[in-house]
Amino acid sequence: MAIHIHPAIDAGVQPATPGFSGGTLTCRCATDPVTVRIGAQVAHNHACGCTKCWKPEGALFSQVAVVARDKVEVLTNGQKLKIVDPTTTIQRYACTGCGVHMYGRIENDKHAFHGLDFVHTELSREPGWAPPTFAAFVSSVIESGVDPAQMDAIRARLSDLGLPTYDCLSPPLMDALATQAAKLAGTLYHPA
Ligand SMILES: N[C@@H](CCC(=O)N[C@@H](CS)C(=O)NCC(=O)O)C(=O)O
Ligand SMILES: [Zn+2]
Ligand SMILES: [Zn+2]
Repeated sequence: MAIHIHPAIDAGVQPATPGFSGGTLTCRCATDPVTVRIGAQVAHNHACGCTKCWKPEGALFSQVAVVARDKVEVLTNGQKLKIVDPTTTIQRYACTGCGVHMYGRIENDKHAFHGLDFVHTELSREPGWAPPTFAAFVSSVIESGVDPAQMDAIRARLSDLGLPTYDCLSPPLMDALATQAAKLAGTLYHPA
């Protein structure tokens, strides 16, 4: 069985272009598309297997990265955007015409990732974006209906593509979440 991780990943990923400074995301509407300007290179690009992140048709994974929220600007047809689920930590703004998620935003200013928006760089035609470097929430694809017996093959394919697999986030991102939790709890390590 062919494993389709994601159309922008299946043939192998391209390195980032040094000095790349952003591009424009466009939704899939044939007329009056939503466009969003991203005014910087992205970070922590990855494949996400969770059920919440937007995936193109036929893809097992989403491809999602972060960028500072002040670098995200809706250019056209913002009236078509609607938050998919206002109760989730990441509020995902989807186009009501085509369903594509244009950006996700965290409004909780206590969250470790507050100030970062989540974006799908494949919605831009510009080459040069930082490529995905890991796969997150891999086990979660089972929640989208994937046969659990396929997981070894899916993890092997991700590894072949050079993407280490995690069932939550990557170690640096998990460390950032735990550091913020420790700060809020008053238990963050500090030298005596
Ligand atoms: N197993 C769950 C995991 C969902 C989840 O926790 N997704 C991560 C990665 S995007 C997250 O940070 N979610 C926060 C949110 O969706 O607001 C699912 O697949 O629905
Ligand atoms: Zn659209
Ligand atoms: Zn996700």
